[in-house]
Amino acid sequence: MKIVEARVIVTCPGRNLVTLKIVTDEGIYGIGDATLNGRELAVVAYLEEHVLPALIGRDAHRIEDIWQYLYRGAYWRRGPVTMTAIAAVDVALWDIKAKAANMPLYQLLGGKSRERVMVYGHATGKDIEGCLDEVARHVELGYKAVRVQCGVPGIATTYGVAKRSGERYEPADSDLPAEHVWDTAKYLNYVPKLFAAVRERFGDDLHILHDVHHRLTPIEAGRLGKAVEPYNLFWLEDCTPAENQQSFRLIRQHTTTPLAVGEVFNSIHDCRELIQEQLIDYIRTTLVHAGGITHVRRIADFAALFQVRTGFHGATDLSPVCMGAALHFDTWVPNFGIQEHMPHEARIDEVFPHAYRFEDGHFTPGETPGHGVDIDEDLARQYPYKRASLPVNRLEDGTLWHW
Ligand SMILES: O=C(O)[C@@H](O)[C@@H](O)[C@H](O)[C@H](O)CO
Ligand SMILES: [Mg+2]
Repeated sequence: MKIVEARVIVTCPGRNLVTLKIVTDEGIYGIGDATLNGRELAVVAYLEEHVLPALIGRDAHRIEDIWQYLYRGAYWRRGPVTMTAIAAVDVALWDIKAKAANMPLYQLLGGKSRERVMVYGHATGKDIEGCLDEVARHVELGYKAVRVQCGVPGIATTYGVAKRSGERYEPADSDLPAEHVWDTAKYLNYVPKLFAAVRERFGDDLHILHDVHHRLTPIEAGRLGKAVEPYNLFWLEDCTPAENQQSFRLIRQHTTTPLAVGEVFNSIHDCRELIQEQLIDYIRTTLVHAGGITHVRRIADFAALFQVRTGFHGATDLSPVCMGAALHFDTWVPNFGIQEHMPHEARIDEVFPHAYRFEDGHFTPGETPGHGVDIDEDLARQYPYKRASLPVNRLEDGTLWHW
């Protein structure tokens, strides 16, 4: 089955999303998500100039060989742009293979390990009260697990908190990066009260998650982990930047709060020590930023040896194509933990018709052959690309900080 065409579709139905479509001589096509938030056109150029011309004429069934060709062959290994481009090709080829086999993708991976996939939703509020109302709304919708984020008194804007209640936050919300101001002391004094309030109102059964978004030092992360132990968090996410994997040793020495890391990783080498030394509990790689199914499967299998489970990234800046592929992966992967879910707005769901369904706090990927997500190209064309940037973070004295 030869690849006869490969093209990139950029659309902005509320936010920028990049899709790769690979077409074969048998008429079967597959799609992959190539969206790298805030750096979208870098991946488009990488694909169009360096990858797609080399795919034409290749056998679409040779997924592994094509992966190695793009990874080893490039000489310049790893990095988010390269690994997102490789992932887009990989996911599109798995989609093709599963369609050719007339099977939903999870069957090709090894079949179902579970009946349904637990997801966590996002509750955010300007303050603790506002956040509790949003948690209540999620509980009513059926969510069994909720990520809770709230604004902090004295800090004007906090990333990950929606501007108005009931809305989602948008990671890339301005043409050029917005500047936020951060104060660790205020955050550390306030945020444990949020979890105390959630437990008091919703009891012990609800799974509570929290994302620190890399803003603490390792010892501060240890302090936070210890302070929130009474509230039994499902996980504390990205409590410090993870380039220095060893730094998590320090955090581990201070707390039993489970730790999750990995949405900015793009290779198994980014998390090798974290996993091997059992410094984390959940690996959060993004399926479409870490080389696609072919590579993320290696990460998950490696993690299983050390009882580290998956908890994949699923923010709205990843398209429904990523969500669909991730849900098939989650249905198969033996060491599944949880899947992030931020609902896309209606326009995005219209551009990307999909088979996955939400019910009672869980998703099922559907039984459509392939990953079950398609793109309406005519509709996609109606929404041209619009530059959008992620914010930056500064301390009150102006020092540029992690965000
Ligand atoms: O856990 C998450 O979903 C967040 O950290 C994301 O909002 C992340 O910041 C964005 O996906 C970045 O593009
Ligand atoms: Mg995160």
